[in-house]
Amino acid sequence: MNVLGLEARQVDNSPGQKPILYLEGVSVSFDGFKALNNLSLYIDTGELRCLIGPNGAGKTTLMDVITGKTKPDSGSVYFGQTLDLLKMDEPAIAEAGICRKFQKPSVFEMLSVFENLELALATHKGVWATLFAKLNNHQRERIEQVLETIGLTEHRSQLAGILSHGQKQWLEIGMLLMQEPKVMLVDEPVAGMTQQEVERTAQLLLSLQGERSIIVVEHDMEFVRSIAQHRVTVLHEGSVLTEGTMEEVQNDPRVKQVYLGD
Ligand SMILES: Nc1ncnc2c1ncn2[C@@H]1O[C@H](COP(=O)(O)OP(=O)(O)OP(=O)(O)O)[C@@H](O)[C@H]1O
Repeated sequence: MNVLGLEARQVDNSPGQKPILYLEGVSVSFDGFKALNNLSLYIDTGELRCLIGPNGAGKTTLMDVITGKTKPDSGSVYFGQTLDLLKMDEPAIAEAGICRKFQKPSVFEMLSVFENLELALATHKGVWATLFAKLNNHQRERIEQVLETIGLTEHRSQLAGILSHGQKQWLEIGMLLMQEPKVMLVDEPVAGMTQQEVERTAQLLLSLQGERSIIVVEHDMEFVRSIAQHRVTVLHEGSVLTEGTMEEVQNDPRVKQVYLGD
């Protein structure tokens, strides 16, 4: 158990685990410049994968391809065994269960923590209709569960605007969880957090693996070390430079040369 009262889930890393995301030979060019260059990446079901690499390596572009914001010039991108993401637009990909958390927290500051989670339940009703609609038992329980997962049960009635930066980030992760995503893409979650918030965020993400597949893009190597129990992928110049455990990656001379230094 950790300070959030969560148990970090063990992931089945056994061979034969089916990938939930397949990217093969993906290239993206901007005015002739290859932001992604014949990139292949496979993410297993339930895996927590860290994606690291120097500025400009293509991490954001890769996330944009997975969520449908950017369509590649070539390559294939599959979700599960059958869903061809290149044939789907952004809303359809989100609907299928791939969600993204951007670096800056984006919560409704004038609403309470509970109301923010309530709104995240919203499908097509709109803000006010959702807030005035009566929650059913299942929805209420789901909000309670998520409040507990993100460690904000005691802050449920507080306005989101007065939460700390870390708490806002956890609330936003909670809002994504309300939609029960299968894959979560999380961009630099600990930028600007205190040390204690960084540790809590690590525990939160570790508690979600197994149930969800998560890709975390992060430059904070101490944080990456604390959550990388499986494979870390290093991107460089639009391709996968190497993949391995954190230890393997850190000791790889090519990684030292282009990213981590000596
Ligand atoms: N819309 C665009 N038009 C032109 N060039 C772009 C565009 N988006 C990205 N690039 C270029 O593609 C390369 C990869 O960018 P990307 O943002 O994916 O890198 P990154 O690994 O996320 O970097 P950082 O760690 O700084 O966020 C960079 O050289 C960037 O300048």
